Amino acid sequence: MTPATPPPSRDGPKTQRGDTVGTVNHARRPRVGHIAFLNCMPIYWGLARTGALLEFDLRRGAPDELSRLLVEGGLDIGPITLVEYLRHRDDLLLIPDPAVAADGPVLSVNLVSKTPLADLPAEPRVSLASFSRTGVLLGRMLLEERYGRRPAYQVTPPDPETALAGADAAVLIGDEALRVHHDPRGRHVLDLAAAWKDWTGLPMVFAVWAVRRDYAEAHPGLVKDVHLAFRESVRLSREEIGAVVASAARWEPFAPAALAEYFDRLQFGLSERHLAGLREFASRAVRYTEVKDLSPEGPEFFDSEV
Ligand SMILES: C=C(O[C@@H]1C=C(C(=O)O)C=C[C@H]1O)C(=O)O
Repeated sequence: MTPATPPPSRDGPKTQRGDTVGTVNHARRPRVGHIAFLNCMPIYWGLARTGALLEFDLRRGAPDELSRLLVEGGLDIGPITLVEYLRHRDDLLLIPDPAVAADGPVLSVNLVSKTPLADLPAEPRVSLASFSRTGVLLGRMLLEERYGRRPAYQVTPPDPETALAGADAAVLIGDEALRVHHDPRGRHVLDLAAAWKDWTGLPMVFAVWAVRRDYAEAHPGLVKDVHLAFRESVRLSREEIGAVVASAARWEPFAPAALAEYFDRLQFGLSERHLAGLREFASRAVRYTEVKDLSPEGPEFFDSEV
C-alpha cells in the first residue's frame, strides 16, 4: 500500500524533515542613489545611525551618472541634478527633502580662473566639469549674462589641473572645487552660489531628490518610508554634527573646521525661498538647454502625507 500524499501545508512546502521552507519573498529594496561627494555626507550619515541604510539598495556614483540612472529607470529614488530634473520632470515627482542648496556661498561650485574675473578675455576658453549639469549651466549664465563674455566651452575631466590646462577658466564642482577654495595655488575662485545670490537675491538649488512616477504609483508606502528616513537622517546629522565632521575628517583631506564650515553652508531642505530660486533658475535655463519652464505652482511633489 502506498502511503497517502499529505495535504499541502498552509505554511508552504515541507522538507523531508518536516520543517517549513516558507514562501519566497519577492519584495525588493528601493534602489536609491548616493552622490559620492562630501556634501551628501550629512544626508546619508544618519541612515547608518538609524539602520535605515539596510532597507535601501544604495548605489553610489557621480551626480551625472545617478541622474541618468534615475531617468532611465535604473534607480527608483534619489538625487538628481536640478537641470536633469527640469528636463525629465514629466516622469518624476519631487521629494520635499533632502536637497543640496545654498543661500549665499556654497564653497564647492566655483569658477576657477588663471586671472582675476575682470581680466578674463572677451571670448575666454572655459572648461566645464564633466560631472556637473547645474553648476556648469549656472557658470554659463553668469559668464554670458552678468559678466558679458562670449566663451568657447569644452567639457573636461573634473580635476582642476586637467580642466585648466588649455583654458582660461573652469567651472568645477564637489570635493575638487572645495579643495581649490581652500588651496587656490594662485588661481582665482568665484563662488557661483554667492554670485547667483548677488544677481537674483535668491538661494541656489543644485540637486533635488525625486522618485520615478511609476515607482511612486506602485509603492507609495515605500517612498514615504524612504523620504521620512532621509528627513530623520538630516535631523540627526545636524544634531550630531560634531560626530559627522569627525568621521569625515578621518578620511578626507580637509581640516575639521573646514568641514564644519562646509556642512553649515550647505542647506538640505526646500523652503518657499528655495523653490523661488529653483523657479528662477528654471525660467533662465530655457534659454540655454532643453528644459521646460515650471508653472507658477510647480514643481510637482510626491505627497508623503497620504
Ligand atoms: C553643491 C554642489 O552641488 C552638486 C552640483 C551638481 C551639478 O552641478 O550638476 C550636482 C549635484 C550636486 O551635489 C557640489 O557638488 O558642490
